[in-house]
Amino acid sequence: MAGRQSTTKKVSKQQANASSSPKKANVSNNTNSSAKRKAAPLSDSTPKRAKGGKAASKPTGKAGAKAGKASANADSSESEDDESWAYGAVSQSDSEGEDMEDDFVSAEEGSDIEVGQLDDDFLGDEFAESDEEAKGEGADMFASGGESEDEEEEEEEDIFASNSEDSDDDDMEAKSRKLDEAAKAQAEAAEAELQTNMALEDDKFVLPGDDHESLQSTDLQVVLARIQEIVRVLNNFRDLREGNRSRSDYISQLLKDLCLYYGYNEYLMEKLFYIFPVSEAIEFFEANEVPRPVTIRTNTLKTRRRELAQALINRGVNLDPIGKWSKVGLQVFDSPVPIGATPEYLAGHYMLQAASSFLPVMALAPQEHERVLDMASAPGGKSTYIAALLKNTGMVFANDANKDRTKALVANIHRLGVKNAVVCNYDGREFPGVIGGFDRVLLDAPCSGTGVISKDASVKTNKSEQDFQMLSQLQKQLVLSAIDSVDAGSATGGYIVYSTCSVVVEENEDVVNYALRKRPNVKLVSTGLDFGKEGFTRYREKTFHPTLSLTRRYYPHMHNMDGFYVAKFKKLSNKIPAKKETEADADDVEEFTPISEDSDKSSDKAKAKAPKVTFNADEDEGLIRASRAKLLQTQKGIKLRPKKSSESKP
Ligand SMILES: C[S@@+](CC[C@H](N)C(=O)[O-])C[C@H]1O[C@@H](n2cnc3c(N)ncnc32)[C@H](O)[C@@H]1O
Repeated sequence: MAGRQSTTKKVSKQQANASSSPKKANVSNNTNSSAKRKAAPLSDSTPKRAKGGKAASKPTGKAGAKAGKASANADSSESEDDESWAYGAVSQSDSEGEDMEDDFVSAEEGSDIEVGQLDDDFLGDEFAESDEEAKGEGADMFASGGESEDEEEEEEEDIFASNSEDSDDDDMEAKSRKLDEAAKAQAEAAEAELQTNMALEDDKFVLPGDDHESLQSTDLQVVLARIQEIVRVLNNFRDLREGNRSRSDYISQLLKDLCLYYGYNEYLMEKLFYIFPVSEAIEFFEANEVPRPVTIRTNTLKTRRRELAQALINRGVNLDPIGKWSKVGLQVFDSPVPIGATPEYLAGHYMLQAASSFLPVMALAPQEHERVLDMASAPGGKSTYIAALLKNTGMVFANDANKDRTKALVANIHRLGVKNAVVCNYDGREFPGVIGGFDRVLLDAPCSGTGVISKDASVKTNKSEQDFQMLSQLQKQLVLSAIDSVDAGSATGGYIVYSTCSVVVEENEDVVNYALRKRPNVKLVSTGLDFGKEGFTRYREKTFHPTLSLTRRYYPHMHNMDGFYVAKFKKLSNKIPAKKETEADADDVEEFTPISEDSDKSSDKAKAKAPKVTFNADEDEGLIRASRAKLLQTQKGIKLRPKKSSESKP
């Protein structure tokens, strides 16, 4: 079905996808460089064809500026999707309040703009889950809009029934091809020009010596040209190497040049470089130079995606579904109004949320009536998503160690109409001492933020070896607490999801592997996410448990979303099997809230340190009843008769 969309919308998307001269020339020596400039989907599993430039764009160059405009609109007020622990969150409501009047004026003006129609992408597919257990959960999860899938799809089909003209699309496709060709020609011409700067001898690149003046050169064109040549040599080392130069000679020069060109410190550059093959590493660094698409999550506690999309389109917002993998996400290409201050936003119909940040919650797959702990939750992007999937039943414990950040968390909880949340302010490592026995726990851990460099370039230079060591230690302590806070006997759950917005192995596979060793009462299971790269089972000198392949990595250059990592554990028993005396591990960290290796043999001291505080349904029922009675009496003057003991549950 062809979309009969407004020209305004299409042209804008075409622009968003078109590539023009990027801020820095494309360094990748990959022959795919022109393909790279084409629209990239928001995941690798849904290679959405560029339909009149409508596919989720990877905004580069001019497109980047456009997306940048949209993200500037979002960023000006956004606090909810601040992924890194280090970034202070500003309460949205504070900054937005001042802008509100203007925003309403522009929203009014927006009604003059030609109104687009929702297209068939909004129909979406069922989210494909890969393991049996996840299938059931996933199905429930996507029924969360409060209406059956069939009914919703039928209604959406009605909306799209009038879309029947193809010609616009064809026209746009031709224009799109022309733009791509022009961009390719431009890039080739630029590359040819650069070749003239190269020190080539019979097609052999001569690596500069230590005293070579270009080593000191800060001329980015020279540095860029050298990067390209070194990558070319490394990709065909046998034929192109110079004399007896070793691979490490080239790599060491390349790392220096990459630091200079992209502005990273040497320590981080090396850490990131070795995660990828050479050409891919450069694609990763390039992708960090362009903003990610602005994305929002429909709050299904208040509306449905179809209705939200129509309301925003009516204001002139240019958007599309995020991809087939999400039924609640929308990608915003362009907006005449600040997307963080529309009436729909203020009414809590959506959350500004990065696409990657949907993933851990989808993996967690909370079920109605469950008790869920979000251990590091501020400013609440994931907690409020969990609450929506629970349909405001059960309970979400939204905890964060940073009291200031809990203000934004509380604001978001109120705005989105979440009624089943308890906000708390503990060091996550104190759990389960605070309370345990949860059905599921999400640990979206504090991390270095190496996956969100496009949002915060300061990460390039402000992370030292010591920071990574401290973070890894904290993450290891937190993940053990998260595991210990789950009840393996939960009838519906018993799951823990660990996630970070970092791509560094020490904060991801290392932490998960550590948890598997320290807690043999858990195993890794499929995340249920149908795209993403497998986690490492080997990395440089390290070998991890083979099941680490069940974990998932997300990259900006590959999935057009922030760098992210997701692992899902299933807790098999509440008892931790005793560890052999001889096992002393090099990466052991002191457990913050030590609990006994075998809870039956626990010492009194350990018990005192980690008191078992879990849920007691009967006790809770009594308290809830008493609190309701009190509320009725104070608000409506109704006095309930006390429950007779025979009526209470045995
Ligand atoms: C990646 S952010 C969480 C983002 C959040 N999950 C969301 O979706 O909006 C990590 C959070 O961890 C919190 N944090 C840092 N150390 C912590 C600790 N020891 N215990 C609990 N929270 C901690 C930080 O304050 C920060 O808010």
